[in-house]
Amino acid sequence: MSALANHAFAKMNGIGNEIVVVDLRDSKSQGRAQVSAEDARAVASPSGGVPYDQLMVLQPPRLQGTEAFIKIYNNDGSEAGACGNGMRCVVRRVFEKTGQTAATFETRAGLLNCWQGPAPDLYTVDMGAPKFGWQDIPLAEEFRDTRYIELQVGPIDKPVLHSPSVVSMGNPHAIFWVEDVNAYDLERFGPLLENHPIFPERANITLAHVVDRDHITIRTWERGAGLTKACGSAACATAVAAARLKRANRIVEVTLPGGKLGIEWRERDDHVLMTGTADFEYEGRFDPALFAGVA
Ligand SMILES: N[C@H](CCC[C@H](N)C(=O)O)C(=O)O
Repeated sequence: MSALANHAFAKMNGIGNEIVVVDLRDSKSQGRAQVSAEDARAVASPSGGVPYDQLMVLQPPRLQGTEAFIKIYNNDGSEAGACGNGMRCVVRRVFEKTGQTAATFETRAGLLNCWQGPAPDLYTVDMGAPKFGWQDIPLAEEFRDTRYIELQVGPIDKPVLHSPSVVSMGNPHAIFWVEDVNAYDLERFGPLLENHPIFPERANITLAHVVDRDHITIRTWERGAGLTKACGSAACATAVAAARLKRANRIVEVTLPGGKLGIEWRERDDHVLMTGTADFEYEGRFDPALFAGVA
């Protein structure tokens, strides 16, 4: 039986990024409570499930001083190293239960310090330092300068999209610089680029428009989840890539289809701080029938 059968969940969203939070820390099957890719897909099922972009599963902490080890699933069952919007939802949920205003969580991509603020309805996640090496992203072949890489969609002499910046924020991102993020059929190009052989672990694909040195607008096709209203790690990756190209300041406001995020690429330690809201929608229990076909 799945660890999720009959288990409580919270449906939340981070500026429109659909998030389900499940806390398995108090589960009787602690330690053994593993969520499989099949479980994650079953939860996402439109028939009776709780459709989501990312499922955030809190497991017992592995390290002293951390609240939980968090596993992040995309709705196709694949695991992600980072999810900025999902982290803000987790942080709000935990803080509301415990009264904490700051905490450290562990994910596959490392330790994330999180706190409430700078206003009561805002949560900030220290997403860590970005990585730019081609092996870190990862890319399938060597690129010395990842500020732009040779990759294009469309005819050789008249590409529709070309020369993305690539960044790892704990997960792989490619950012295409455009004048109008709505002028492209991202539903068509997204899957092609996500699965391009240059990205051996696939990639999140973002269209970005630098409005001015303090403002950027983006739209993202997410690896493993498709078009979403917001992708926090993409906002971070884009802010960093724009600053690297000297096209924007290290503190910017990023506008996504679902809302706005404040991003700071902190000079002192290279860490990226992401600030935004997190909304609670409802809570419930997973219908065990969802997992009936799951071993
Ligand atoms: N929505 C998430 C990103 C999920 C990442 C995922 N699509 C992947 O890298 O596989 C965010 O707010 O950062």
